[in-house]
Amino acid sequence: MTFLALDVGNTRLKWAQYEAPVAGSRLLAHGAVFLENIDKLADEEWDELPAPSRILGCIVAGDAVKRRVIEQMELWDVAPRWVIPSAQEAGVTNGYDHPARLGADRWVAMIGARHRLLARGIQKPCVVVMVGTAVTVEAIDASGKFLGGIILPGHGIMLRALESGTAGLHVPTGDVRDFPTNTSDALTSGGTFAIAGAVQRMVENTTRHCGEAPECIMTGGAGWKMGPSMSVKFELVEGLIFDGLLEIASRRFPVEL
Ligand SMILES: Nc1ncnc2c1ncn2[C@@H]1O[C@H](COP(=O)(O)OP(=O)(O)O)[C@@H](O)[C@H]1O
Ligand SMILES: CC(C)(COP(=O)(O)O)[C@@H](O)C(=O)NCCC(=O)O
Ligand SMILES: [K+]
Repeated sequence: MTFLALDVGNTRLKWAQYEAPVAGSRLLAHGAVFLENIDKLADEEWDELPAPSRILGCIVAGDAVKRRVIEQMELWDVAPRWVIPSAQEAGVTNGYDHPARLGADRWVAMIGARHRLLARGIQKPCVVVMVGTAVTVEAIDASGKFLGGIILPGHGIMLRALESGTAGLHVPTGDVRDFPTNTSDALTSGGTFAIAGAVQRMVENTTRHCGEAPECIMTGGAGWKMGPSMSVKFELVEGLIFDGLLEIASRRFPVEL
């Protein structure tokens, strides 16, 4: 009863195959491809994969990408299911004005983060940071209610926006410096501090609202880039979305062992 979990973002498709759709299940294989390479999955990475008996994914890329992903899965005789954020799932309550309009990746990451803490006996507020194409920073209170979150551009979008909106900012990537003294370092540090500062602000908002400092969990393809520049204590969890998908799958797919 293997389980394939998918996370399709605006830059890359990430996948992971588990022994079963059960939280804590053994990871059998995993991979990531840029969206332009999706069409090769069935012939390459997925070619040798044992056919999954269940597939659950979250997708925030557009319909054209979704169709291309579904096409690659025709290799197996199983209909993929996709997470649609609802008012409540797996112990997390959705505070969004229109719950289904919340990005599915944000919802799944929050469910993953909540259960990660609960598994350690921690029932505290939590700030969930995802550093992908865009950056999202969510606040969850100690009861598991999603209070709200922010969306800001990721590193790449920030740089491209500055490049295209100005004449003098076409420079190579620089380093993060406290006091940048050249254009490359100024841009790289600016983007990094924008993200670090946004997280710090959300931690402050959450502390004030909840009367208790939150745990902070960070994930996403570019999460590692932020590590050295963060001003709040955080934990980097690479597979947070997959943890969330496993939690949801455990509740949706009764296991026939
Ligand atoms: N192998 C890589 N090569 C280049 N950039 C990468 C790589 N892995 C992650 N990144 C960075 O992470 C971002 C994509 O992260 P990811 O979590 O896959 O985003 P999304 O979920 O939006 O598709 C890119 O914008 C890039 O900055
Ligand atoms: C904010 C996002 C663009 C993040 O996408 P990503 O960086 O993971 O590719 C995505 O979660 C999304 O399209 N959300 C829908 C709008 C919302 O969450 O309010
Ligand atoms: K993502």
